[in-house]
Amino acid sequence: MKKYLSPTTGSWPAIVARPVFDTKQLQEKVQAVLESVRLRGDDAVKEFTQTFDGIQLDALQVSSQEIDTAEDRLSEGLKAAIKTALKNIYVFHDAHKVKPIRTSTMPGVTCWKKVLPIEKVGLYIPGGSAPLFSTVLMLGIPAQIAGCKEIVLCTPPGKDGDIHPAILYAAQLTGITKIFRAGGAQAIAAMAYGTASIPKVYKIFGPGNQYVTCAKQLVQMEGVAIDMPAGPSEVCVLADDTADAGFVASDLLSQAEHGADSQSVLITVSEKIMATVEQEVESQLSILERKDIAQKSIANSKLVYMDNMDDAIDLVNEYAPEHLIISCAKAEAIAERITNAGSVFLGNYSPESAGDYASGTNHTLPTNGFAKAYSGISVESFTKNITFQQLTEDGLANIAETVVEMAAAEGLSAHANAVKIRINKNSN
Ligand SMILES: NC(=O)c1ccc[n+]([C@@H]2O[C@H](COP(=O)([O-])OP(=O)(O)OC[C@H]3O[C@@H](n4cnc5c(N)ncnc54)[C@H](O)[C@@H]3O)[C@@H](O)[C@H]2O)c1
Ligand SMILES: N[C@H](CO)Cc1c[nH]c[nH+]1
Ligand SMILES: [Zn+2]
Repeated sequence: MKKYLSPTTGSWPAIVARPVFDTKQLQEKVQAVLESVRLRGDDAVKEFTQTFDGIQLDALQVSSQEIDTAEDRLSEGLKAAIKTALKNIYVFHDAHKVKPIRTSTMPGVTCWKKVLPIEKVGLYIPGGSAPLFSTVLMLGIPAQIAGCKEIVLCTPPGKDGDIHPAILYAAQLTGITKIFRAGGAQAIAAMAYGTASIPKVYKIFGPGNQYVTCAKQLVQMEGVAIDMPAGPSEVCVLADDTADAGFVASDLLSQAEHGADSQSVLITVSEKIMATVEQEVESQLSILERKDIAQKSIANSKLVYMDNMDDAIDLVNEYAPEHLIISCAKAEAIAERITNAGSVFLGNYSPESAGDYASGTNHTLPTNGFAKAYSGISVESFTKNITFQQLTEDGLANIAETVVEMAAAEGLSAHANAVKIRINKNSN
């Protein structure tokens, strides 16, 4: 892990940088995939699946029989865990639904907003290096609460061409029936343009590797909406002397195991914690099942010592992590000062893994500094609003002078006339 000791603000850009591919090369590669799928549909999806996933597919769609029998291939323990997670995620997301409000802005002027589900949505479930069935819950539950009519799910097939049964089971629990064996940029292209098998959707959701994230950003320019750039996972731990070095190291490694391009950062005001976390990372890493992946990620991860908490918090906000764990005595007070983060975990007993799976919050979150401007997934992500208004005759009279004055100042007399014609008619 790269170490920084009391870095001045001049070196912060290097600290907040993520280990990303060259943007131009990535975009060229992804654009070529998008273009092929746009022109050749299913054939191109199958060809890229052969190239990138090493599997030759006959049918892209998963049959209803495969979905229905998936649960037979899961242990009772796993099914119970998925159901507990589902309940918690449902409760949290349902509680945060936006409620419609009717407002009278002036006498006789009433405005309101109607929240409507986005009719056709596409969910991307990562599966290149691990079958992230937890992501099915994170996307399927808010889509279901929002009331989306058509939900399409794409996920890469395993080496045997199968989709992990837990992905199918979680999809079944959330009412998803249109499931396709397609991953990477080719899956995003298929949902953006539509193919003979995979329906075109209005908005694409879900995390993924850099190819997936780039594809989402590129198709967005062609008219399909996306949730956010949710790329390689990252965690930042802010720690003081009260942190437990073993706990902190386990949190850093929990995200490092996602992929070589994940990043884990420790920002601490304690020299002791910095040294002991480094040792703990080494010893815990050596026994991980995904040691090879985590090791690569840890190589591009960072340990930062800051000599005061104010600067440490400023650096966290500049880094804008996907996940922030505050392992400090005054976690709540510090949390109040966090302005840029996807999701925040307070205290020594709030590991990020709890949020990844089951506490209730969503784990699909903005990465690569995008937490400065984007939020994680919520029910709202799956809805759109239409605003409405109704003015009474008196209401129009009350607002007329304001509108006419402003329209005239913009040089738009037809706008002013649309008000004046009504007022004048009534005064004649
Ligand atoms: N930000 C979030 O909310 C969040 C949540 C969960 C997971 N993640 C991240 O999602 C990612 C999942 O990545 P993954 O790779 O395991 O699965 P993935 O499903 O995102 O990507 C796998 C696909 O990438 C394509 N691909 C692989 N190598 C390629 C190449 N050289 N050229 C073109 N396409 C290629 C293949 O088609 C493959 O099917 C991880 O980085 C993880 O950290 C992020
Ligand atoms: N940490 C990931 C989000 O960056 C979510 C996840 C799924 N499974 C395990 N973790
Ligand atoms: Zn995770």
